[in-house]
Amino acid sequence: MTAAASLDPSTLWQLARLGAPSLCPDGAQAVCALTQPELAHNRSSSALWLLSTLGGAPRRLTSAGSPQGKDGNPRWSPRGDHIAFIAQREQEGVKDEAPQLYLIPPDGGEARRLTQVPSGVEDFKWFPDGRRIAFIAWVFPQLKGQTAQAKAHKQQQERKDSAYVTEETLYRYWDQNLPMGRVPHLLVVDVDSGRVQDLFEGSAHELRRAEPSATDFDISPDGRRIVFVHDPHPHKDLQHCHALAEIELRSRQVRPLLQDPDWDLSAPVYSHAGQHLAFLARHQARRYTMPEQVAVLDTHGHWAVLSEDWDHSAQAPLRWDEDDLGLLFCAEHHGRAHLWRLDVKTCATHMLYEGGHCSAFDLSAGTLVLLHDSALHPSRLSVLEQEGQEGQEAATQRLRRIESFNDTLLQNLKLGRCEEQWFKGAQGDDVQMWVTYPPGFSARRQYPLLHVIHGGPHTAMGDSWHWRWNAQVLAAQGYVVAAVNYHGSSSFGFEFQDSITGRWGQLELQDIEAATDTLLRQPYIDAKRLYASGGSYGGYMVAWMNAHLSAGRYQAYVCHAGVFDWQAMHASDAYTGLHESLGARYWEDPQRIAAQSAHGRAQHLSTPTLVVHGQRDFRVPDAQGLAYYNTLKSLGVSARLLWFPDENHWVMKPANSVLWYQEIFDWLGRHSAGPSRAQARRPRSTSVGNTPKRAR
Ligand SMILES: CSCC[C@H](NC=O)C(=O)N[C@@H](Cc1ccccc1)C(=O)O
Repeated sequence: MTAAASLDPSTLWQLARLGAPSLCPDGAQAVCALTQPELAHNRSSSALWLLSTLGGAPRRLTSAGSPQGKDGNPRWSPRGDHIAFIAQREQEGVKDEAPQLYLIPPDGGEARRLTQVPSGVEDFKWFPDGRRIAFIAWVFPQLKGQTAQAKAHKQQQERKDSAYVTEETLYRYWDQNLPMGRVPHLLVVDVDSGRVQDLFEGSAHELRRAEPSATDFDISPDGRRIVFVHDPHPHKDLQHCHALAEIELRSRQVRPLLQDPDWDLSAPVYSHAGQHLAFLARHQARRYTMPEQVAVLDTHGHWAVLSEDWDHSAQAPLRWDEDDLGLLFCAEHHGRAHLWRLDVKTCATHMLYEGGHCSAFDLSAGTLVLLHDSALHPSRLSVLEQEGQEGQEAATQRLRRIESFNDTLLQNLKLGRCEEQWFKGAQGDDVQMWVTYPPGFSARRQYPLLHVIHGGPHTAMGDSWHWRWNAQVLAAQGYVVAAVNYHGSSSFGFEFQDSITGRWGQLELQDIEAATDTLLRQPYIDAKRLYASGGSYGGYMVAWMNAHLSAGRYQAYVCHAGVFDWQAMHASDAYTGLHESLGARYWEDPQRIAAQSAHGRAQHLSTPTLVVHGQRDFRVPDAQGLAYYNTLKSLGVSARLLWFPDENHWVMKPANSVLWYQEIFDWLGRHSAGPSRAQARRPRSTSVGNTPKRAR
C-alpha cells in the first residue's frame, strides 16, 4: 500500500471539475459538463456527462468536439427530448468561429448545431414548450437580419487596422474589450426550423453589457413574454441601477415592469403560475455594500422585499419551488455557502443544505440535485434527500452522491485538517479565520505561517475548494495556512461588510495582525517564518502590510494582481465604482485616496516580495504590479516579477498555474532561513533562473 501523497500542483491539475447540473423533467437524470485538465497538453477539455439520480454509473454523452472542446452550459429541454449546450466545434464541414448552440438527444448520437451566430452564443434558456430557445448574442443594433450581421462581423474580422475606438463609459470588463459597436440582444431560435429572430432588432433595447447571462432574463410559463434586466440609461455604466422590463413576443412591445433609481434589480424568475415575479434587489442608493435581497412583484405592479430582516446576500439564480410557496437560492454565512428556502408568505428562511459550499442546484419533479464542494474536496454532485416529514424542522437532510469522478485520486491523498477559528480583531469585533494545517501536523513541531488573503474585498474564504489559492496545496509544503475573513468580507452581515468603506486597509490590517498574534501564541508557529500572500485586494493588503509593518515582522510576501496605487486604478474597468469604495474621487480629495494607497508610503517598503501580474488583467491593470515591482527595485528591496502575457486577473492555464505555485514555493523558501529581519536593502546579485533573453 503506497503511502498517501500530499496534494501538489500537478495533482491538483489532474482533478476533474464539474459544472452546474440540469435535471430532466422527471428528475431521474442530470446532465453536467465535466472539465478534465490535460497538463501535458497545457489545456482542458469539457464534455457532457449524464448522471442517474436513481443509482448507476455516469455515462459520457459528448466527446467534446475538438481537443480543446468546451461543451458547456447543458440544459435539458422541458419536453425531455433534447439537451441543449454551448460548444465551439468543427463538424459537418463547418468550423465554428464562435461558440454556438448544439442539441443532442439524451440517448446519445451526434450533436446537431442549432445556430451559426457570427459573434457566438453567450447563454440561453429553453422555452417552456421545448420547441424554442431564447439566447443572448452580441449584435450590431443598427442592422437587420442575420445576413447583415454576418457581413458586418466579417468586415470587422477582416479589417486591416487593429485599433479599438470607443466613447463609452463601460468599454471593457475583466479581460474583454466590449465588442466595438455591438450590444447584447435577446434572440429566439426555433428548434425544428433553426429560424433565428432578434427580439430587440430595430430597437434601443439591450441586456446588461457586463457578462450578460441567462439569469438576466426569464420566459413566462405561457411562453408569450420575456422579462429582462437592463440599464435604463442611454450611456451604460457598471454602477447604474438596473431595471426590469418585459417584451411581449407576438407584438414585440416592451413595457417597463419595475424601475427604481435607488435599487439595482436583477435575476427575475416567473412563478410557475405566472402570477408573481421573484427577483434580487439591492438598495444601492443607501450603500453599494447593501446585500442582494429577495423581492417579489405581483400582477398589480406592487413589489416588496421579503428578506428585509435577513442579513444575508442572496445569490442568483432564484428558483420557485414547485408549489410556488417558496424560493430556493444559495447564500453565504460565515465563510460557508448554504442552500436556503424562503417562504413567500411568512418570509421565514430555512437552510435546506448546510455547506461547505453549495455553488449550484437544480430542482425537478421533487428531486433536488446540488453541486457542492468543501475545504477537503472539489465540486461534487449529490441528490439532497429529505428524511422525515416534508417541511418538518426535525426533518434531516441527507446527501446521496451521484458521481465519484475524483474519488480515486482523492482517496490516495493525505490532506491537512482545516478548521475555523475566531479571534478579537479590529474594534474588538469577532473575526473568523480558516486555518489549514499541513498533513501529518504535530503541535510539538514548529511550522511557518502563510497568510492567504482573499480578494474583493467583499468576498470570503472558508469551507470551500479553491483552484487558484488552494490551501491544501500550500499546506502540503509545510505551512500552516491562515485565511482571515477581515472586516469588509462578505457573509458576516451588512455592518461588517460596510465597515471599511472610505478607509480601505485600516481595519483589515488590524485583523490580519491580530490573527498572526493569535497564532503566534501557539507553540507550533515559528515567529521567524511568517509570510503573507494575496490576490487582487489580497495583493493590495500585502503591499499595504509592506508599507505599514516594521521590517522583519514577515520574511516575505507574494503580491498577485495587487493594487498599489488607487489613483492609478482609474485605469481599471471598475473605475466608476471607486469613489463609493474609497470615499472620494481622487481629484476631489487626493490625500484621502493616497492615505489608502500603499504607494503613498513607498519609502517604508522593506520586505522581499514576489510580484505576479497578467497582462490581460483589465480589473487591476498590470501597471499596478509593475509599479510596485519597480518601486521595490528602486528601493533596493529584494523583489521578483512573475508576469504572464497571456493571463488575465487569474492564472488559468495549467502550465502557468503549476509554475505559479512553484514560484511561490521557491520565493518563500528562499526567505525561510537566515536572519528573521528582512533582507538588508542592497541590490541582490541573483543567479536565479536563466538570464532572460533580450526581448526581440
Ligand atoms: C468597486 S468594483 C470591485 C469589484 C470586485 N470587488 C468585489 O468584492 C473586485 O474586482 N475586486 C478586486 C479588487 C478591486 C477593488 C476595487 C476596484 C478594482 C479592483 C479583487 O479583489 O478581485
